[in-house]
Amino acid sequence: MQPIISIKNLNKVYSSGFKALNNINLDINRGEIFALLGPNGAGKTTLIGSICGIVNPTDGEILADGHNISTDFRKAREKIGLVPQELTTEAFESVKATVTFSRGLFGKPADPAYIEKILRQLSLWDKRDSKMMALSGGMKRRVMIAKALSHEPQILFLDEPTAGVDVELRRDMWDMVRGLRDNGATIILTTHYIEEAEEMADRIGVINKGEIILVEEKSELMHKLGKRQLTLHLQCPVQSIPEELKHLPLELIDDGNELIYTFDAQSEHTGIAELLKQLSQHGIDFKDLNSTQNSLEDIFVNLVKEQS
Ligand SMILES: Nc1ncnc2c1ncn2[C@@H]1O[C@H](COP(=O)(O)OP(=O)(O)OP(=O)(O)O)[C@@H](O)[C@H]1O
Repeated sequence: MQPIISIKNLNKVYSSGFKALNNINLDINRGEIFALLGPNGAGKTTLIGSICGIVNPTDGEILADGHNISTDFRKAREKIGLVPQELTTEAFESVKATVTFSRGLFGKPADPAYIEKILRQLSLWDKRDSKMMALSGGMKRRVMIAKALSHEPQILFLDEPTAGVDVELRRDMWDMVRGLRDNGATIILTTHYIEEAEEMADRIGVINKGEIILVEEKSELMHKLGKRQLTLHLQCPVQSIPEELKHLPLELIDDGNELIYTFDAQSEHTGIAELLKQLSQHGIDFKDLNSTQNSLEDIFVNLVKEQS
């Protein structure tokens, strides 16, 4: 199937001479949730801005549902809803009026039934007559999403949708975004919360210093790069790792009370049996052990570290 967004050889050099995007090539599939992960200043907002026509790319090509963003801007932009990072709302307007107005900006004929549908979907219907200034931060965020959806776009960009949002609201937001995807939207979100990408995304792209350094199915990424760690809680603390064991991927933490062994989860030979034998030979006993899967966070930090 043709990608809903196709980006080819995209570059952005700001007038200061700073190269914020370096030869980006990226396809977004129809109906997926794509998370764009990257540290501060990596180029996430510049990339989204380029796709949404807010930033003028220096060169390259962007197609939104087949429409070229430079030569066929109106058609391309119509396909896209953008929820920006900052909450900008009209304090004295009602929720319904604000969302209805946004639809009008795209030249779409009024459609009260559609506006009702999205307000209900975002649990805003009960608040439809409330003034924007009377809403909580979480509600305002929902209104921003409703505004972005008001002209019936197929593609929704969420730029850091849960920045500064508490855990409970974040979960709400995730459920809501999944609901939008289930209703047929393609969602692209930027985040530096790894947890968010891990929880939500079908695919993950990592951007660093203006370059896409990885695009992968989330499950594949976890599978490929996932390392496991075995933590041994020792009977007695150990001062240092014995010389004979220093070649192993071992780390002593918690004042020598815990020993961590990192191994490849995919490998047939984990080396655990040998490790336990060697520890016993060195008189290192443990009272308990547990193993954990490396998180996406570790993967991400390692990737970004490798590039710098
Ligand atoms: N108008 C501008 N002129 C010059 N440089 C800019 C401009 N806008 C952004 N930059 C630079 O481009 C780089 C990428 O910025 P961008 O906002 O796209 O990053 P980001 O990944 O969205 O960061 P954050 O996670 O902090 O929002 C940064 O180094 C930033 O300072």
